[in-house]
Amino acid sequence: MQAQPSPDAILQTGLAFWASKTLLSAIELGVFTELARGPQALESLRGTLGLHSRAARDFLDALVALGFLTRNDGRYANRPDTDLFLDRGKPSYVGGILEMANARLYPFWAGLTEGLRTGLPQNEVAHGGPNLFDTLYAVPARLKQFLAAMTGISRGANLAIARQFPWKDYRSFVDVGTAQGDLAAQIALAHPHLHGMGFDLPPVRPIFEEHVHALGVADRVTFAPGSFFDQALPQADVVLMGHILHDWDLPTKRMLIGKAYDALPDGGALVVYESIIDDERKENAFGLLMSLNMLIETPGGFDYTGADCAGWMKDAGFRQTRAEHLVGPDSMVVGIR
Ligand SMILES: C[S@@+](CC[C@H](N)C(=O)[O-])C[C@H]1O[C@@H](n2cnc3c(N)ncnc32)[C@H](O)[C@@H]1O
Repeated sequence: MQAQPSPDAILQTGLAFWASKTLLSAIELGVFTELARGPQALESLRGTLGLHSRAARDFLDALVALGFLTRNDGRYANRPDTDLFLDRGKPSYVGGILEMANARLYPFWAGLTEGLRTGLPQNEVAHGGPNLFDTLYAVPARLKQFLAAMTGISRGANLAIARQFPWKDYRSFVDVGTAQGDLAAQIALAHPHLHGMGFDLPPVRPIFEEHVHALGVADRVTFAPGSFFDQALPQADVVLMGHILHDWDLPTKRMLIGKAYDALPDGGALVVYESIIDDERKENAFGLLMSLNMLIETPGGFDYTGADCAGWMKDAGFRQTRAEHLVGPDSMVVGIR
């Protein structure tokens, strides 16, 4: 028998921004960082966070009901996952992407309907300003926030690539558009025989170097400054591109895959990863929504399927390709030259 139609899913998704913004504001206010110091009663927590008395109890109890805090004997505490991943004082903090979502994406997504009608970005560059990266990089705090956000969104996939890819067959790698260098650092941590480079725009250098130093791999992971529009990519056995191709239009995607091909020896590998859409374009909702996020953020960027990417790689001369799931919505497409 067919299930009766129900409005539940419609209403849940339609109002999902209530829960989303509640979590984002909690991160902005430092709720989880404060509670990482120990459980607190309502009045004390309200005072530390600077909340109005009208809203504090509902806000904190909503976080309990949403599963991000506990409350026992009137004292609020982090859950194990929020304590590990949302305390700014811990190296495992992944809130960077959510800080950026709160500060930028949340307001910009209000322009989605306009973007769908016009095909134009809805962020800082909405009306013909410089590209996303020039805009982000003009303000040092914004640059750092963005690069930390990348580590937040990429850490799970970075660990999976370090684990899953046959690194024993290779000696060197370059991570193109490396941001803080987390992928390069995780690969180097897991495979002491490898040397790697992080290639990115020059302003990224100090933030990259701080990160790889903190992770203890600065002796084997170095920074290569440059722009992939102006120069060839550094030569290496493996070229990695995480969340790079989706930023750009198709001719630029093909240009980047071509430059990766030129940087590799015969038998070398290009590893492209992001929230690759399933070939049927029916299942990976996150990948499809990410593509809409590229509409909001860029003039020509879009996400794509594994089959799309394999086709571009073949056109560039790669002789073999394969797609492999990593974690959650993320997959990698590997091309062998
Ligand atoms: C969306 S982030 C991806 C970061 C990281 N690979 C990850 O997956 O977490 C895109 C990266 O590309 C870099 N980038 C943008 N334009 C570039 C250019 N012309 N040359 C080199 N890197 C560039 C940015 O600085 C940024 O670090």
